Amino acid sequence: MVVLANPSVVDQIPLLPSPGHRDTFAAVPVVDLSRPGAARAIVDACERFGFFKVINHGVATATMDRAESETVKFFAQAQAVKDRAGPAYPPFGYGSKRIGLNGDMGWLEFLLLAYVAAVRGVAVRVLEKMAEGLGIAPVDALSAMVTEQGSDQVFRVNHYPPCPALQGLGCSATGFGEHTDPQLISVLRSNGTSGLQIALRDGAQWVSVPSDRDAFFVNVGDSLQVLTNGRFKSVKHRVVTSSLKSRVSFIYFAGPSLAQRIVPLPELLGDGEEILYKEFTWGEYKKAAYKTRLGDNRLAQFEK
Ligand SMILES: C=C1C[C@]23C[C@@]1(O)CC[C@H]2[C@@]12CC[C@H](O)[C@@](C)(C(=O)O1)[C@H]2[C@@H]3C(=O)O
Ligand SMILES: O=C(O)CCC(=O)C(=O)O
Ligand SMILES: [Fe+2]
Repeated sequence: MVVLANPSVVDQIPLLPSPGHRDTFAAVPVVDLSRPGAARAIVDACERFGFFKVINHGVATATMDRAESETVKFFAQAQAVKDRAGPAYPPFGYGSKRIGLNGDMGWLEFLLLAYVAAVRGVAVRVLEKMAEGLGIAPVDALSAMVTEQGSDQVFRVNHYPPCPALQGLGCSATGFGEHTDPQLISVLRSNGTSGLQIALRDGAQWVSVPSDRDAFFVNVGDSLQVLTNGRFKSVKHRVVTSSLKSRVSFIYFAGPSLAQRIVPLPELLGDGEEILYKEFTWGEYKKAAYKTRLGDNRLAQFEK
């Protein structure tokens, strides 16, 4: 049993086993966006893991470093000052420990913002390559869902402070509990602190993603799982905090417009292939998703 020196600090936050070296996911698929094989590599990674890392993405390190240092300055301010930028719901602003509106708690503070151009550019290029790899025309068949007016994009900045109360106890505070992202894809960049884990083998194994501050990590979201009729799987992931180092992450969630129909793309359906999901719009899915707890299977109610 874990006995905490200062239990009140983390008393509402679920605990997770501290990651060990053996949990490291050394085989994270790496996609070099500047190489001709990128389209095929993206499709392969989405089919196998719903997750990959992008290098040579064209975003200057200085741009991301600047965003990081501004963020660190923001989170270093007094709590009363930060609270003035809240609440996070609805729909954008500062939040602390409470994730969503349905009782989920994590050892983090965060900002939900509306839009950030450089990271969106990475999402657009990834979606273009994905369409190419899937053999869908035109090349912007997927990326247009993100660039069109009214597309529903969220930019999230998460700060996971260290949690020294748990040092040496073999367990860590949950930063962000296990979940899938509801959108098409999510594009993540973090500072040099690890903590992100993804589920392999349908959740039977959790592996830690080594941090890489020069790369972006891409998650397949629920909506892309539906557009591909289950060929790409939305990846279950979570964040485990460290007792010593703070983690800062930036995530761009590429969502379409509320009216966008989320149905399997006809070009991807084989002869006689059964459609696995009931038809819905992104607006309907988002509304339903925001009534769920983080770890719920949000797509279940839309399965045929
Ligand atoms: C518990 C929740 C937080 C979340 C809305 C939800 O009800 C279920 C989905 C969660 C999620 C996960 C991905 C993104 O971080 C997020 C902004 C999103 O679009 O869906 C969060 C939501 C949130 O933090 O508000
Ligand atoms: O902060 C992270 O590294 C991941 C957070 C996440 O999965 C989310 O905000 O949806
Ligand atoms: Fe997520």
